[in-house]
Amino acid sequence: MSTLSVFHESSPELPHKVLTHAEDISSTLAEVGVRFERWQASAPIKPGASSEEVISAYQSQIDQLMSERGYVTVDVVSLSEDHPQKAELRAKFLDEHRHAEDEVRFFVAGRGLFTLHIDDHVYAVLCEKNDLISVPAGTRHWFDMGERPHFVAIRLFNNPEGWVAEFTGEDIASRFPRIDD
Ligand SMILES: CSCCC(=O)/C(O)=C/O
Ligand SMILES: [Fe+2]
Ligand code: NI
Repeated sequence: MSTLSVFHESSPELPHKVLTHAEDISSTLAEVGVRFERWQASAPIKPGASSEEVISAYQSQIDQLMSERGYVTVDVVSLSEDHPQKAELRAKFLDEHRHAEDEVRFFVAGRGLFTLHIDDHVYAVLCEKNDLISVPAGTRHWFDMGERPHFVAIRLFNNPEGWVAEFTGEDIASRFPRIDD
């Protein structure tokens, strides 16, 4: 179940709001400029599927997003728990960072935990299959796929180079809950 937990940045042990209805998650995140929508990920894709397979199965949704917002690059992160580099891949996203462009992710299988640091609040968004999230450029955030990753996310970029991150050097991510696996 997709879940949003909202914390004060100084209270990682206790969220002051926990939401599980998609409409509530969307409206709460919209207040801070984050887009969260339920789309239909109806093609049967399994974590570990190739990028080509995923892109071809979801070409119409990708085209829609690209034409709507002018994204120029698409790629796929598709990981299952038997991936030999799962620990390194998990570590890559675990520290607080930001991007110079929106972070647009469409989950077509499995789940992952995005945590957003906006002003003095922290928004932990457990994204699942069917969820589309777009985090505005410049937002501090991190992502946890867990010790046993199991997800497929389509990523869209304005930047022809694809994924580029600037790490903040802060250790806030280590104080907040990771994905429960
Ligand atoms: C869910 S896709 C992999 C994570 C990612 O691209 C990112 O930027 C996390 O912050
Ligand atoms: Fe990111
Ligand atoms: Ni608050």
